[in-house]
Amino acid sequence: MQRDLRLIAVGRRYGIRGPWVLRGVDLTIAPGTLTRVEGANGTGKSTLLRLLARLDAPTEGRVTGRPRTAYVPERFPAALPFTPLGYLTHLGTVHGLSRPSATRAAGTWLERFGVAAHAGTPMARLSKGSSQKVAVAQALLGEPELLVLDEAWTGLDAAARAELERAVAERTAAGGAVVFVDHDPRRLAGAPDATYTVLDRGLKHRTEDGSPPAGPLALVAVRGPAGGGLPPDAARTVTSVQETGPGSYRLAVPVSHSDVLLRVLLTARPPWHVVSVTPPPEPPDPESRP
Ligand SMILES: Nc1ncnc2c1ncn2[C@@H]1O[C@H](COP(=O)(O)OP(=O)(O)OP(=O)(O)O)[C@@H](O)[C@H]1O
Repeated sequence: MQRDLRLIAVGRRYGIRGPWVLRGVDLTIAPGTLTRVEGANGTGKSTLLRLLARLDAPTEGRVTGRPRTAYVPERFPAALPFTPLGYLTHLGTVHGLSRPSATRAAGTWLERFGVAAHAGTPMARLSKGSSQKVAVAQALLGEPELLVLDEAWTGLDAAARAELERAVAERTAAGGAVVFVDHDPRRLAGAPDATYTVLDRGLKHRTEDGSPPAGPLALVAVRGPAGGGLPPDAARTVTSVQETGPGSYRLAVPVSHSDVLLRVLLTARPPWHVVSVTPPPEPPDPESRP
């Protein structure tokens, strides 16, 4: 993503005399950032996300910036006359891939989300969970500059939920922006660069009240070329960096992003040496309380 996406004094209402859902909203989404949007039911989260994805236009105000965008709605139209492999391959060619590359990419994403066994099943016959996996795969396939996820984790099994978190970390590490809504406060905990609450038709920046949500962080000790600095993709993934010696760093990374961080460091040229990885302490098991 080359430039910021910006909402400037944006308002949206449905119908000429409908109540304003959003009004006077200013928001900047910068490349490489992860943004969480939260708020009570019916406050306008989906409306905001559709405006960011440019699927809807504001009633007043302006939207600037046109990143290549992919959007995952909570409910994906599953009754498409395709198989998952056919659908994703077709989308891959729309994104400019050759047919063999599109087929390969489609297969990779179906595999990653654990739905490869249904690659040839007509989509109308897929379970809700499997169609949601296809919805997520179609969004990731084109390596979008902006990924907008509206409750996209709903209906996914635990393995696919974790895979989607990893894919989000990959997108932001690669310089893409991700904006998401999810009802689970633990989703990507500790990872968002910004959290906004939709309230009274406007946005409240969560850090303004001084209580950003702390998530579980892993500590990673690494050593690289002295004076080289951390690779930019790694720097975008971590929450904090402490230089412990020439070329040596202690990094704190949200657990959801740790795989991506390690992969970036180990595939850097020259590769970095991972000295140690310390997972966060296990949260107390509520079952074991007296
Ligand atoms: N296409 C539409 N036509 C008319 N009203 C709409 C439309 N889409 C949303 N609204 C109204 O706008 C308001 C905000 O809806 P929106 O779906 O954006 O909220 P939300 O915070 O995402 O809700 P939820 O948490 O229930 O998903 C609601 O009152 C809703 O009824």
